[in-house]
Amino acid sequence: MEKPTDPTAVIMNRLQEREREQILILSICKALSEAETKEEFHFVVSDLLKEHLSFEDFIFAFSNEAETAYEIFYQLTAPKTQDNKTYSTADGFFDACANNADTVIFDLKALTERKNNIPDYLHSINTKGFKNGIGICLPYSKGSRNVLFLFFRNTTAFTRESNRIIRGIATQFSITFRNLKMTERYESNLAELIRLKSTPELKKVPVKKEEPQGFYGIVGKSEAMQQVYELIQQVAASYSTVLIFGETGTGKELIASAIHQLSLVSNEKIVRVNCASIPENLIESELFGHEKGAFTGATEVRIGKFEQAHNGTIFLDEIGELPLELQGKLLRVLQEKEIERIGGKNTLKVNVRVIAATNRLLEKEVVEGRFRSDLYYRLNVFPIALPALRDRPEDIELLGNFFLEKHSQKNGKKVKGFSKKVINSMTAYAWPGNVRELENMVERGTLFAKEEMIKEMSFPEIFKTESTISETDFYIKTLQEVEKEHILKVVQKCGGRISGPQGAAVLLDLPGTTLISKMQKLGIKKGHF
Ligand SMILES: Nc1ncnc2c1ncn2[C@@H]1O[C@H](COP(=O)(O)OP(=O)(O)OP(=O)(O)O)[C@@H](O)[C@H]1O
Repeated sequence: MEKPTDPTAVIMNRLQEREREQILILSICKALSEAETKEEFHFVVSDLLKEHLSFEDFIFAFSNEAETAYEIFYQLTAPKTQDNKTYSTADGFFDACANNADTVIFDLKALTERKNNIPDYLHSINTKGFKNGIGICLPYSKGSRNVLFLFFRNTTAFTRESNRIIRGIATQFSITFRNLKMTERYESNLAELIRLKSTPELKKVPVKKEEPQGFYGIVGKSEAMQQVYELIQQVAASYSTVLIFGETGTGKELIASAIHQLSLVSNEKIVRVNCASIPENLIESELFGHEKGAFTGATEVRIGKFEQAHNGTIFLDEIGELPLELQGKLLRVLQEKEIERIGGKNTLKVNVRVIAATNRLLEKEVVEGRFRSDLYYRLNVFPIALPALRDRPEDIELLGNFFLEKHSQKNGKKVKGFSKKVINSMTAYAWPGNVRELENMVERGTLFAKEEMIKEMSFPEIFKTESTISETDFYIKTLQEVEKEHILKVVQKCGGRISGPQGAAVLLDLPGTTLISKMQKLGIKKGHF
């Protein structure tokens, strides 16, 4: 096209050219700002930039400010190369450009002939026949020195207009480079996190040696307890549902807590629900929550225990007491990992590890129709049976001393041990209330102790094993004591239940409320049975 000679037309022509340039610069900046991956960056360079700047190769190099080496972040003719190779910043090439505010133009052929220590990538570019190049130092970006190199087949390809365009987009280059580096770092951290979480050896939790305070607060060195610790360690790091069986007071809650502490969600919550202590009509709302106005009295939204335990652990204690109707709902939650608040229209996803515990024989409950077999199988994925205290007599003295120290400290006493006679009686006693009963007895003994040793401890006669009831142990009991022992025995027989069809009150032919007040009068507490 013929160039205008009229001065006004020349100026108008230049202004239009500049306007076109500005539009191009803006569109390149926009494309660069939208590049979220190296592939997208590659498309901006190979399509948009190459078309307007006519280069044959394009290199983006960077070095951290304090470092004496630089790396190539991107090269048009080798976009996939990411070998983290470094080059000296003092190679007479990078530094020449990085320390110059102007665009540096160089003759590649002459450069490769003159210097033999120039970086290898320049040699390979030279062999492709690209004659000359330019280097531009980009604006500083958070401690990173960035240099852009463009290589051309002939010397006339890089024009003043090209230079203006490159200068116009230079800042955006540095910003895009920083964003891409941050994304790379984020993705590599994420990949490392996923790898750590899914590597079986790393999932394995180191075996914790027994310390004075026991295994995560559980005291006991017997073979039976060692097996329990082993099971805890095996299952803790998985997401498996655990079902803990054991008589009352054997420490089921402690086991659940140890599993949670050793799990991958130990920094999340463990939410405990005692299925026996919540009135039947409130259990559903307790577990799954309710919406405002869902039923009379529902004046506020209630977040259920499952929602509270999201991403953590839920401990369903005394699961055997869960009413049949709710067993079906619980099963659905376990299968679908979704809950619905009462009165709610939406289902909510919950990611919860379930640990359940019971002192009932669930198989028997299933046979007798009180527990759904499908729920039983769903819960019984990894059963842990806790031994009764009488079945691990070697732990009794250890536990006794542990509680003695605990309660002596708590009550400001200086009791240091038990007499041999008390140890013998403790070891021989049947402990129907297991560790809880032992703890209560020791606490009482500590409170009443007048010397440094506990020399006397009276055990309910009814639970003494035959061999230990010697002639000398016999003494006349008061009627109150007999009544207390009898009630304890019946309550124990009923698995701790007072009211209801299987409760002790029915067997004793008493109204539940009368039995409860009698027990209070006689000083019978939950810990005794
Ligand atoms: N091995 C143990 N080491 C230390 N303390 C224990 C041990 N076992 C139980 N205890 C203590 O005994 C008490 C009863 O334990 P826990 O509540 O865990 O028993 P449980 O089996 O869940 O009883 P329940 O079936 O009646 O709910 C708690 O105070 C607990 O800390």
